[in-house]
Amino acid sequence: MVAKIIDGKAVAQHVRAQCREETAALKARGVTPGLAVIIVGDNPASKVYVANKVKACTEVGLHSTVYAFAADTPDAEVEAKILALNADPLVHGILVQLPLPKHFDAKRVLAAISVDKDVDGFHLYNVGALAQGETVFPPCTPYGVSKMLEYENIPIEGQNVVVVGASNIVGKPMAMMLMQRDATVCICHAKTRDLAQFTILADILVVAAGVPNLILPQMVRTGAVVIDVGINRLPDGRLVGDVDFEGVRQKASYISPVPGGVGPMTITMLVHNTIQAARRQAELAEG
Ligand SMILES: Nc1nc2c(c(=O)[nH]1)N[C@@H](CN(C=O)c1ccc(C(=O)N[C@@H](CCC(=O)O)C(=O)O)cc1)CN2
Ligand SMILES: [Mg+2]
Repeated sequence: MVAKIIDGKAVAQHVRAQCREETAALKARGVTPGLAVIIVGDNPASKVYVANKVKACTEVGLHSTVYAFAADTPDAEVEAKILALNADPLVHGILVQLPLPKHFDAKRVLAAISVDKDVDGFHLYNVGALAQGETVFPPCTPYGVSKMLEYENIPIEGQNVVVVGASNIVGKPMAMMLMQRDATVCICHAKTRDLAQFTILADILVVAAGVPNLILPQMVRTGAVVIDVGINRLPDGRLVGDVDFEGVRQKASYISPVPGGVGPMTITMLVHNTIQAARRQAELAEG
């Protein structure tokens, strides 16, 4: 069996076309969805992601503004900017690019974002809402994964799902979203003892551990769906995921590549969430 490659760029284009239509409809009602992006410090990868977020907003017709702070900015200054953006009616979504420099209390900074504008879905309220199945803004990367599965008509109900990696940004919300869809979910870590005994049971394997070549063909059930969320820069400059792509491709039924898999979906779902935030806020204002 050779897997079908899930083309994240194609799925992203499909979702972005819907986003363009929704944005046009909102603009016709006098509302231009607006995103505010906060970036602190000089992390080169973060700068690229922020630039790509702005580009995606422009392409779809959203308004966006970036607020860049030096790495040694006091937490209180960043929080004060967030409070001002919370009160700005032209801003419907706010995000703080992660990771923040080490001295920041990231949880506290994220908690300053209004839950109605928390388009990354990282505020504790929205994390709790997700745990209760009442998600308003699903976190962008796992939301992107679920859109990719939907696009390929891959069933979730009753499936064995193994998520490798339990980060707040990907692994934990991914597990909660798929559990909500009646999958049987197991969460593992890169350090799980005999990881293969768990991964081999997966109908759907989602890997977000940040370890190149963590998942080898012998760890994957024939016909499994394999979603690679890892982003690792090798010493030779190549970007790879967590999965031995060429090897696992010979066994899986579907596989997502890196680059060009989940990554493009992350930014697309951010645009989608910002449009939903604008629509909700417009509906509230219209009464
Ligand atoms: N506030 C947030 N911070 C971070 C998030 C997030 O969702 N919100 N996720 C990641 C970074 N990220 C977006 O912010 C992100 C990562 C990767 C990609 C992407 O398109 N990857 C491409 C490859 C890009 C490259 O060449 O480096 C791909 O996989 O094809 C988009 C967004 C952590 N921080
Ligand atoms: Mg991501």
